[in-house]
Amino acid sequence: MSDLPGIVITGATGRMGQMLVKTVVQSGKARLVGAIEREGSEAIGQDIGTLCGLGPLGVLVESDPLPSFARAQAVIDFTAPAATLEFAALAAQARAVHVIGTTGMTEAEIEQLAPAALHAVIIRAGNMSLGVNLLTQLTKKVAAALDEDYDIEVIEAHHNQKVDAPSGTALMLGEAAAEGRGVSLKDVSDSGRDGITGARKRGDIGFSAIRGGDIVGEHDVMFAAMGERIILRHIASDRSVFARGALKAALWGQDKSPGQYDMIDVLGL
Ligand SMILES: NC(=O)c1ccc[n+]([C@@H]2O[C@H](COP(=O)([O-])OP(=O)(O)OC[C@H]3O[C@@H](n4cnc5c(N)ncnc54)[C@H](O)[C@@H]3O)[C@@H](O)[C@H]2O)c1
Ligand SMILES: O=C(O)C1=N[C@H](C(=O)O)CCC1
Repeated sequence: MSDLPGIVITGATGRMGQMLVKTVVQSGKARLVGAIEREGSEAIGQDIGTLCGLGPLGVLVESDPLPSFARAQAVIDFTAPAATLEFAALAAQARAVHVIGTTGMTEAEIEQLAPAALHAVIIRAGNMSLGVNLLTQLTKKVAAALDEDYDIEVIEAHHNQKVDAPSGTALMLGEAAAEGRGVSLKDVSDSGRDGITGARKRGDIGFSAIRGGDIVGEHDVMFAAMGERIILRHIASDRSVFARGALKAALWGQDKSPGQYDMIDVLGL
């Protein structure tokens, strides 16, 4: 048997799940050892390779994560917050690296990951692409260089099936801007403007979300002042950028001590 790390993909038939299956199988750096879907999914019992257009891989979609987690070195999870919390406990029991791409988790849900991180490596990021993680560093730097004469606005656009807003990426960029400014995002965040909102509050960091069609993911960080604007932009045109980042994280985590990490750690940025 190959000694390449065994990887389980949860939410394997989703938009990201299918891209992750292809990325892992075609990488030559890991083995696909499981594909998990929610109970009741029509995919249960079918070969995930066939479902993804790769031809049969001998990996059948299962709803019970336990057997496949037990033979895995990593679990890559782009599903939904409640599912991710369940997978975190089970991945920790199996001492498998848990790569979490799921967004829309509340602060309270994120705190619930702590017990699992005592026993296993958790790598979580609202965006796993190299480009966005680099953009967070640039955002922090620009925000630190400018004062509050520059209004910071994060504008994001995604496909019409996305269920959470602001996007995980927008929140990462907002956190980076707040950190650069030396403030807490909680104190200055302004999202969901509608109606008579009053004038913009100096120092706020604003968020706007567009949802439409098949947009993969686009983010602008705007620094708007009197007479000039600086715009930092990232456009993802293919989900493979997220999947490649997630696979990199799963491999990077193999020799790390239990704890919580992000893509800045993985990419060494
Ligand atoms: N971090 C990143 O780089 C990044 C990139 C893209 C998407 N995402 C996030 O990943 C998540 C999924 O996005 P998507 O576009 O693939 O969504 P999707 O709806 O296409 O796929 C989610 C899949 O998870 C499955 N699922 C839900 N609950 C489950 C459970 N309890 N057990 C097993 N499977 C379950 C669903 O059936 C579905 O197939 C979202 O939170 C999204 O924001 C993150
Ligand atoms: O398609 C999605 O959903 C995406 N989610 C992440 C986010 O919330 O930022 C990353 C981009 C795509």
